[in-house]
Amino acid sequence: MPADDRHRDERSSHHRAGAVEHDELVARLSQRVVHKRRQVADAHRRLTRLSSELASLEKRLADRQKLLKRRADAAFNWLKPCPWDRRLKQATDAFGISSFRPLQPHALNATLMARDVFAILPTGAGKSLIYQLAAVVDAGLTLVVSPLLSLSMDQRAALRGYHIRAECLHSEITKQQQKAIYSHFIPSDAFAASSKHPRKKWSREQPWCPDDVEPLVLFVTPEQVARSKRLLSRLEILYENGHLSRICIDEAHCCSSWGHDFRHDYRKLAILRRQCPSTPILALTATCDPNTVEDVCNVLEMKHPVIFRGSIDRPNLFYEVRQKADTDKVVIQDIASWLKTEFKGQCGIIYVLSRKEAHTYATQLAQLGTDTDCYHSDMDITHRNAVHRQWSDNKLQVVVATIAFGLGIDHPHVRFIIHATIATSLEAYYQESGRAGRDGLPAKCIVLQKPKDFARMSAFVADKGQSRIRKLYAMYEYACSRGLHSRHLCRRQLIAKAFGDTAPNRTQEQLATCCDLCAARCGAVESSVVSIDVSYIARDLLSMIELYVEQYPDKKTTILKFATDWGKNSKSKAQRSKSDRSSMAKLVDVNTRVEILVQLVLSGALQETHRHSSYSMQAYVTTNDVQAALRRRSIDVTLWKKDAERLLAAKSYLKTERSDEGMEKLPGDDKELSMVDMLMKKHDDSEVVVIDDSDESIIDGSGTNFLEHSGDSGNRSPRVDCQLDIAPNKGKKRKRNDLER
Ligand SMILES: Nc1ncnc2c1ncn2[C@@H]1O[C@H](COP(=O)(O)OP(=O)(O)OP(=O)(O)O)[C@@H](O)[C@H]1O
Repeated sequence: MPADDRHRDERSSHHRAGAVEHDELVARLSQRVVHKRRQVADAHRRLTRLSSELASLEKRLADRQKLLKRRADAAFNWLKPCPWDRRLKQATDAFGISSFRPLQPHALNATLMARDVFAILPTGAGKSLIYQLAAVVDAGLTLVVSPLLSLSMDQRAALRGYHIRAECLHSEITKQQQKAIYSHFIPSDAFAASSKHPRKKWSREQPWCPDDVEPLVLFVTPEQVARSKRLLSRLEILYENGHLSRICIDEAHCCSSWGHDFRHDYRKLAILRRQCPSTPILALTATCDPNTVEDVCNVLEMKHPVIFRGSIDRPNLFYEVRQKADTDKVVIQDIASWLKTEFKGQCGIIYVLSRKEAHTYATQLAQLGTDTDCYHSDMDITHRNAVHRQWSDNKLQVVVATIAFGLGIDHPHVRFIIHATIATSLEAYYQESGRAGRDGLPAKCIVLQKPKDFARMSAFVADKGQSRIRKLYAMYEYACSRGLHSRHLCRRQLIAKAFGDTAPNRTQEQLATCCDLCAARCGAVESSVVSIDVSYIARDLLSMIELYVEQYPDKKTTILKFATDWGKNSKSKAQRSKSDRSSMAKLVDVNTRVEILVQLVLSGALQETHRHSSYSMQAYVTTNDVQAALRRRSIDVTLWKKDAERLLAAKSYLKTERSDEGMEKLPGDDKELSMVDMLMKKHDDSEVVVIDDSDESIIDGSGTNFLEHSGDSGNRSPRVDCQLDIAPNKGKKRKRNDLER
């Protein structure tokens, strides 16, 4: 072999050996990489698991610590002697307060101890007095964030009456006025620079501010806090120098989107806590359920707040629901006649849903000879203030208003509040009706209810989320007295339940002044509603809707359309004569049908869906748990007594008209349907359960919470096949044969 070839061979075998070695090395390295990757992935998985375990442990620890702190707060004696007692006594004397109302001194001492405090006290309980007295005891500046200018102005006037300097900083004052407020209340240097008083905690022997610093109260709107850098920087200077005594957040429920009065700028108030971390926060509201309380505390970044929850019960208020006429004209006539008789010479508020309604109602009521004016947010501020002032001075009997006339209305002698349309939630209703009877004397809170308002209200709140729909349903259950068969159904209890509270038990005599349902139960008045079994109509309506949804899954129909079209063009396949249903339809008015459908929505047999049409939100109805409803032995709904009587008369009429031979037995016919029996229908209340889940860490005076639920009887009864009575679009009429099964 030539030398060249040998060299080449040697080189190539050397090369091959090198390549094999290289390959082995690469393979080994790849293996190690795979191994390491696996190890990293494992470690990563472990780390993720451990992190989530750590997070859950941390949350449990925080929850536990929170609970322990709240328990300690609950056990703490808030009324023990405190260093500021003498000063407080001087202040109460100056204010002319002879005794405190429930939980006022507790909240007052807690905030003076520099604790964050959340006081949830009923409407008219005197929440403002807590910060007013605290402002006098602590001196320096008390900042009050209040949602309404009119409310702030009233409070300012009250404080000035006690010779306390108070101001409202808002966008409608002149530059000069603003300058004066800044230089006196929140100066950039002045007394701030001269102060050598660091903040002291609750064990302090002296007030935070030196004695020569006068108490000042500054009212601001949440919008101002969110937008004014100048305000924040000045507050920071005051804080640094120990002159910012307290931050009060009035109507604190506005912080939470779960509350009924959410305001975006309230969510930005945490900036105050971040800029002034050790200034105590005092949050005040009348309406907050336990979830909303937690949300508000988080939004405001309150540190281990002491929560004082008073019983929300207002014993002097009588809650009542009256039937609302079908047209506005008759509703207005009804109200006018009440104003001239039942409420003659008494001061009150009529709440309506829209600005247009406020105007119409007020004008027509005035034409009918009543002393009425309107109040809504479209009116200019001067006109609004004039109406408010006239009413407060008893120069005007009634204000017809939208909810713009609500927060902060503090007229002591309001004798009645009429809601011409149901409120959007029980919380909102409590707040609005709470304007009545603030002098402690009896007052009436009346809701006018008609079933057609339900869909309107549902479309109205749908934009604000599902939780608002649930709250509206609770309000409607209140208004339609659903669950009337329960011995415990009481409007006061339903309101208390919305706040996770219970209303105190009442003696037999007190029942007459509790609510219309309790008054009827104890025989003081005649009941205006009855709970009756409407299965023979409800099953028919449900089957019709079920069939409709099956045949037109993409079409949307409203409750009103189903109610109106029920019985039209009826042709029976299930041996039900056509005339049978149409006769029934003639005898059962549309309002009653709507009421039955609405209560089927509330019971879960049907459900609402909401869609935007070209102009507004629309509420449609579709099936949900129809089969469960069809299986029930009876389908009970609460109806106005007159409607129930008409319904039963219709049924008796049909029974006598029908020959028994060859006729299908209507479901529910096996029961005796004598009118008296139906109207006096007695139900046991075994489904009412009492669950004691009271949170002992919240300081309150009320007892246990209770939940009420009703169960399905589970009794099977056959589904009623029926003919589809309606077509989705009247314009494009489908062939009836297409619709028949
Ligand atoms: N301890 C008290 N003794 C006598 N009057 C009081 C006492 N506390 C408060 N008041 C008066 O009760 C009225 C209602 O008080 P306030 O406006 O503070 O109620 P509120 O709890 O803020 O109600 P709302 O939540 O409805 O605004 C006021 O006129 C106030 O002066």
